[in-house]
Amino acid sequence: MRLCRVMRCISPSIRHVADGDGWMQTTSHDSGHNVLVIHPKIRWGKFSPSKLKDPQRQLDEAVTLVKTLPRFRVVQSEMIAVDYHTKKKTIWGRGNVQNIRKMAVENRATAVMVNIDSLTPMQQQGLYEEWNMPVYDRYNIVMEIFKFYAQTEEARLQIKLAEIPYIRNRLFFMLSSPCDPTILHVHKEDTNRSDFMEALRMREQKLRKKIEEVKAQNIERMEKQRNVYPLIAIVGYTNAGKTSLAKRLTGAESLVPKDRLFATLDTTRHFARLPSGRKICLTDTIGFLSDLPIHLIDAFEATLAHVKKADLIIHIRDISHPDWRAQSEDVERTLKSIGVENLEEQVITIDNKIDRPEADPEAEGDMQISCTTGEGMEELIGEIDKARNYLIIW
Ligand SMILES: Nc1nc2c(ncn2[C@@H]2O[C@H](COP(=O)(O)OP(=O)(O)OP(=O)(O)O)[C@@H](O)[C@H]2O)c(=O)[nH]1
Ligand SMILES: [Mg+2]
Repeated sequence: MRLCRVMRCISPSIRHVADGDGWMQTTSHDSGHNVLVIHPKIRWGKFSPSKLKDPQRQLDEAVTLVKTLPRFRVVQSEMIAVDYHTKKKTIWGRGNVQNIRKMAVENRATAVMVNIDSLTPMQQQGLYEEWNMPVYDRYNIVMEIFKFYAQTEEARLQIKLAEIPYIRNRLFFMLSSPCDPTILHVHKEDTNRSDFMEALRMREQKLRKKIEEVKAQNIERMEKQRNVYPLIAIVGYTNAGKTSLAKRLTGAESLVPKDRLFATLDTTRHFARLPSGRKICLTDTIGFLSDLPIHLIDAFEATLAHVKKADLIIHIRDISHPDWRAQSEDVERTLKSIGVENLEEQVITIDNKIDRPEADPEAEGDMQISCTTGEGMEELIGEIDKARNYLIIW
């Protein structure tokens, strides 16, 4: 129970309540938040982002992420430059930190989101002390979205596992340094580091065991199916059109494309018959997003097994998005990080949303399609029919 109280304090935005078998997280946004979104734009130095990433669009993406949460409103968004890196305790110097506080007060913000992958515990506390309101990073916001929208037990287990390193980091910091009781809501003497660490370790072990079982079941099911049908996984940056493509190819009524980041959190499989008469099994998957801590992706191992084990991976890109090149680079990096080694042989790259006026005519994917108008769909189906990656011989 004590761990529960501490966890609640570590991230002021997240409320944790104990459930029967350990923990259940609920989000604390019953009344929502008015959020000030700040993107720290690194001016120069080796930590400055890839040239493909436009800072204004990174800020826009952060705003969209925050708005994905029900009852979270963005009251203001700003880019504030920082030199070299974002590792300082308060990220910016004194002047900028005070300016942000002023901006938050003027806009009646109740929380600030700093658009970096993950703030260190020291930064989160330092900024909380400066601004006196909850401070979110990309990881926090994405976790809140996942918690709010996840439907299946598999997704929930993976989300709980993804939280552990984050909590562990904060526990370590909290119990080994002087801490502000207004953040922690707990007296230091109430806490005992080794108890908490042990409780976390047990929790992690239990979750890993359950996820391992789910993963083994997924793989067993896939291996069985693979003897009968080729397995095809659709991957891509969030909102690229994965669900729309799966729906187009299979006609599955249950698939509902949505104009929302992370609309799909749970992997689903659907069947289709190709012109040659053969059946394929198509998997719609969770979208990728740039700048997320690696442990978050690692925690989704069971879900991503569908991708790793697929005979063919369709990487769908929204080429009407101004940042499609950077998004494409991020997806390829994530695929490599989950163990897809031979991108050239295993992946076909499809440019989607060509019906939109913003579609980039210079995109050079293997094929161009529109899931909305159906353009290019016949050619794509022909290509899938012809692909020679499949383990079963046709
Ligand atoms: N104009 C246009 N819109 C499209 C096209 N394909 C998908 N969309 C729209 O793009 C939005 C996202 O589509 P989804 O299929 O849900 O995208 P997704 O990749 O599954 O997204 P997540 O599950 O959130 O990662 C929806 O509003 C779709 O209607 C297309 O070819 N043209
Ligand atoms: Mg989807």
